[in-house]
Amino acid sequence: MSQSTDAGEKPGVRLDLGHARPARSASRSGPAITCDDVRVFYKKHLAVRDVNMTFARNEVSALIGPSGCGKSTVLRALNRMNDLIPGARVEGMIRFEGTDIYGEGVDATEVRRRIGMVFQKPNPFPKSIYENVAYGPRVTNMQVDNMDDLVEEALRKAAIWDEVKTMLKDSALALSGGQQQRLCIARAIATKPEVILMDEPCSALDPIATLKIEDLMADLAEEFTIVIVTHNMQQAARVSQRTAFFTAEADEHGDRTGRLVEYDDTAKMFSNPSDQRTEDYISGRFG
Ligand SMILES: Nc1ncnc2c1ncn2[C@@H]1O[C@H](COP(=O)(O)OP(=O)(O)OP(=O)(O)O)[C@@H](O)[C@H]1O
Repeated sequence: MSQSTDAGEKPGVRLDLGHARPARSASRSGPAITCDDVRVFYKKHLAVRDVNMTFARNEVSALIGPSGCGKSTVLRALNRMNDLIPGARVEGMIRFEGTDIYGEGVDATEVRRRIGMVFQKPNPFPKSIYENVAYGPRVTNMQVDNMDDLVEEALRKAAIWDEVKTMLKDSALALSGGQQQRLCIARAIATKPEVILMDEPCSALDPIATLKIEDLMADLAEEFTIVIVTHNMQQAARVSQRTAFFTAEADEHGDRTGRLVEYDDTAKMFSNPSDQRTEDYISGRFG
C-alpha cells in the first residue's frame, strides 16, 4: 500500500476520512484527485504502472485505450474498489482532496461514499425505485433531514425524476436499461459524493439511452468531478475535457503491463497528440 503523509491538519479543509490527516498541500481549490506514480498489482502481476495524473474539479476526464491496458483497474483504485479483489495491491500515492486514500486510518467505506461509482451494466437492487436511492444514505448512516426530498433531488439530478415520480414504489427492475443506469447514477448521487467514477456506463445501452447519459454527464460536471472509462472514442471526445490514453506492453517474458502514455486536453489528444502511440490508436492504426 502507499505511504500515508505525515503532514499536519490543515484548517478549513472539508475532509473526514476516518482518522486520516490531509497532506500539507490540501485545498478545496486544488485538484479533486491526484495520482503519483501509481502501480496496481494483482498478486504478482503488475497490471498497470506510470499512472501520474490529476483530476480537476468539475471536469469530465476520459480513460481510453485498448482492452487490458488497465483503465478499469485505475478507475477502481481511485475509490479503493480494488480492495474488494483478493490479491489486488496499489502502490504509489492517490490523494483525494489532499489526503492519501490508502493512508493509515482512512475508512475505505467513506472513500467510496465520497467517490461514487457507476458500473458498466446497470445494477439496481431488487427493491423499489425509492429504496434504491435511499439505500446508500441509510447504510452509511448519513444525516438526512427529509429522505423524500433527498430521493427526489437525486432522481432530478440524474434526469429521471419525471419518468419515475408516479411509480417510486415500483420495482427498479421494471425500468428500461437506460432508466436503470440513470437510477444507478441517482443512487450514486444520493450519498452526496464529490467525484463519480463511471466504468463504461453506456456500453450496455442503445444509442438514445447513451445520448441521454452523455447529456447528463455534462450537467453533472457542474457539481461533480467525473472520471469515465470508455471504449468509444467519439464518446470520450463528446463528453470529456481531458483524456488519458493507456496502452499495454509485453515484457521479455510476455507479461503485459498497462501504462499511462499521455494525458492532456481532449481537444489536443484528438487533434494533435504528443505521442505517436496515441496518434496511432486515435486514428485506428492500432488497438
Ligand atoms: N480481478 C482481477 N484479477 C486479476 N487480474 C485482473 C483482474 N482485473 C483485471 N485484471 C488484469 O489487469 C489487467 C488490466 O485489466 P483491466 O480490466 O483494468 O483493463 P481494461 O483496460 O479496463 O480492459 P477492458 O477495456 O477490456 O475492460 C489485465 O491484464 C487483466 O487481466
